[in-house]
Amino acid sequence: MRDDARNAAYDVLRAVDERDAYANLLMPRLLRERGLGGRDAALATELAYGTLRGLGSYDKIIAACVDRDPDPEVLDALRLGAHQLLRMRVPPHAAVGTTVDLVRLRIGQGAAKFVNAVLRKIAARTIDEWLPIVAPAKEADLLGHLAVTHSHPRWVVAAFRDALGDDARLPELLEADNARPAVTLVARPGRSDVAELEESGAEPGRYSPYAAYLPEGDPGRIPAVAAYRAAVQDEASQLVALALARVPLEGPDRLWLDMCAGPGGKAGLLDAIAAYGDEAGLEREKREHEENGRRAASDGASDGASDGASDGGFDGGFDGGFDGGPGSGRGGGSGGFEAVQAFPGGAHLVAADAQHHRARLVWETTREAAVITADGTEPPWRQGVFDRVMLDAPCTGLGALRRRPEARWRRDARSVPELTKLQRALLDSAVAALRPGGVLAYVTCSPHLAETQVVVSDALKRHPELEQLDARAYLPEVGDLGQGPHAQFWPHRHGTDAMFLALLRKTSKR
Ligand SMILES: C[S@@+](CC[C@H](N)C(=O)[O-])C[C@H]1O[C@@H](n2cnc3c(N)ncnc32)[C@H](O)[C@@H]1O
Repeated sequence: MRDDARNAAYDVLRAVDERDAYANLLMPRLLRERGLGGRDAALATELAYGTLRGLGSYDKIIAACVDRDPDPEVLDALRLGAHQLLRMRVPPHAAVGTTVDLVRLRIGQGAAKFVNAVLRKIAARTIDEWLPIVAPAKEADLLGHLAVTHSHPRWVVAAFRDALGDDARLPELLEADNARPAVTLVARPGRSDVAELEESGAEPGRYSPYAAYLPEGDPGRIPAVAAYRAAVQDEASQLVALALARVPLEGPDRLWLDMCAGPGGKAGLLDAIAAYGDEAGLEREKREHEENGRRAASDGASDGASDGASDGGFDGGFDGGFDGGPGSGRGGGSGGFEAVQAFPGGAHLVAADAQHHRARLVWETTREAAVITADGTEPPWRQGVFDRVMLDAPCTGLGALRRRPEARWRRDARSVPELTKLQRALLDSAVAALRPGGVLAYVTCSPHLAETQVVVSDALKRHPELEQLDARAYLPEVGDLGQGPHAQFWPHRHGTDAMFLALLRKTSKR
């Protein structure tokens, strides 16, 4: 019997294994080529993505059921079967039967017999019964325990633990990392707005005045997205750009630089804010903040809207759903809006990327920006002329693992020293590009301390002319951003990628 969904899932697993394919690029292509839609497409996607996310747990369980290492093509089939048995509601006889049929067809009769025997052993226990058997005990080895039970590489769990500084919340973070993120859109100011995205079926975002969540459907079909007036962009990515624009500056404010702009998410928003300003967005935020405050006061509530800088305000999870219109769940901010100033518009953005094809993507998505291919460490621009600089540095991407199912297994701890060296060089160059009095955002989509706080504190030592601002003060609508002065977003707290932001001002001190 043809089983198109399982075949497509198996092909994706093999391609990821054999040629480092990206599952989220390959799967839509296979579905299109093979004419799979509706339930078949959903099943194939869940089978492939779920298996890839969970294989840190599944491989341990498979290892406990075999007496020799399976060949790679057999291992992928076992992983696929294990995912159906342990995490999907596929009845055991169907999970085993369909996987064995697939192996008979794709590999051979001998392998099918082997897979049948192993899957029957796996089926004898639930995931909750297996994990205590195959994972180290929590008390003896917390990192090893969490790595197996939540299917993350151990070094990633260690990096999250260091950055989070709260072992009790670590399982929650890892779980949030295992959930598929909602599709978030940005309505670029002056070009679109959330109301237009709502007409296309989106719901207003939680924090950013420009954000909307798309519950279903292809974002590419939304007219504003197709015309680059809106785009797909995580809410934390929007907020770090917004925070940079909100810092009050003395003197001129006409020239902005995005040093590592490709593929252009932040540049697209900065380009629009530079041209049109963010007054409308800030006004809306203030109004909602005040309304929330009034509502909370009349409800007699002391948490949530007025001072709820705690997890409680957000029900602890992204999957909890967004339960209302604009303003719901917002307003957990740490301060008021005193520090925040709307940018009035009238500035120009220069957007650079070292890779030509990525600079081209920036050019496509921006409208007014001057886009160049340039190495930020050997810049072609004049020094000391930019009023605001965004440095969204190349990094391990540990904060965005939930976006790509296989990403966590591809990252390598050994890349960290090389990346931090580049981050330091780019940061030095960003400081040189800034005029005295100008402000710089250092951003990573990684919470790894070596890439975040350490890079920033070392830069402060090398550059006595820098002063660090409290980034949280420029995001008053977001609560729970950490101890400061930087802001750290988290998937389990904010429903966003684990984005890091430090704001640095260049003073005239030497
Ligand atoms: C984290 S991504 C930037 C994401 C982008 N800001 C956005 O929001 O879409 C880092 C970018 O830095 C670029 N890059 C790496 N080394 C660079 C260098 N020396 N100079 C300029 N860009 C560099 C990479 O090509 C990559 O596009």
